[in-house]
Amino acid sequence: MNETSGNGSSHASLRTGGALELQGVEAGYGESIILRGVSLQVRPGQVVCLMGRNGVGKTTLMKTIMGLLRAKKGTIRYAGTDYTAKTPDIRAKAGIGYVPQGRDIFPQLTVEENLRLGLEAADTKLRNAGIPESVFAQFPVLRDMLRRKGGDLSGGQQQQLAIARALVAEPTLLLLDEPMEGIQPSIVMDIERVIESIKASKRMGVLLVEQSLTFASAIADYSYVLDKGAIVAEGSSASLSEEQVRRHLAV
Ligand SMILES: Nc1ncnc2c1ncn2[C@@H]1O[C@H](COP(=O)(O)OP(=O)(O)OP(=O)(O)O)[C@@H](O)[C@H]1O
Repeated sequence: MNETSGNGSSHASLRTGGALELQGVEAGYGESIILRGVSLQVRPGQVVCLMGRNGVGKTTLMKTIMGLLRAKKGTIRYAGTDYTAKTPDIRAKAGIGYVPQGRDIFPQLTVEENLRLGLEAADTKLRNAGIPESVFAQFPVLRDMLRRKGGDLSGGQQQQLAIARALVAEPTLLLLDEPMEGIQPSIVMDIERVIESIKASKRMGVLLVEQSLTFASAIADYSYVLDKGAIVAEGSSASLSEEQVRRHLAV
């Protein structure tokens, strides 16, 4: 048995998850306000897309949900609990996984060490069981590269590692910030497949920042369009018209 795969079985997480609910969230940097009263919901098992042009505040919103930025106003609730004033590690332990934009992996650490860091957010049972086999089933390339330094991987492989690192803790809600950005087409398809399998498993909700309207409308149960820090359009894929979205996405 592979020493990193623990008991080789898929862990049954004790966490059940729940809905993410933002109500009137205001946040920014220093004195500048970027998010202006954002309200949104991600229900368990849903894939929700967040769209909007560059600089409208998508990453700021992800950081605020994760607690890396403080909400100046409004509330952030997850599974019925108010996390507005809680630290990122408490939010991670509650089941919120975050894959930042730009594949924020540790280049000097090996793939295995990067994955083990992801386990820090996991409960004791998961941590003791080691890196779950399911992660290698989703990203076979990582198994072959366990001893390589993260920085030696291609951009697409680093993105897979970043997603895998979030998945090892078996989050119940996954925040994915533009996972397809700057990735070669073959890897884009791999990552799309992973998001599709997450959706099919119905085991976690996903909030996905995605610029491709085609992919967003194919995968998302619901989408929000952000413009200048405010939600300007929202709806199910069927109800949100392409024209409505393009108006806000056009540069
Ligand atoms: N650390 C920071 N300090 C100050 N201002 C920032 C900081 N990070 C982002 N901003 C500003 O906040 C605004 C929103 O940026 P944000 O990164 O959230 O946008 P975005 O929609 O994610 O864009 P992109 O698609 O380009 O990543 C921008 O005007 C940006 O310049």
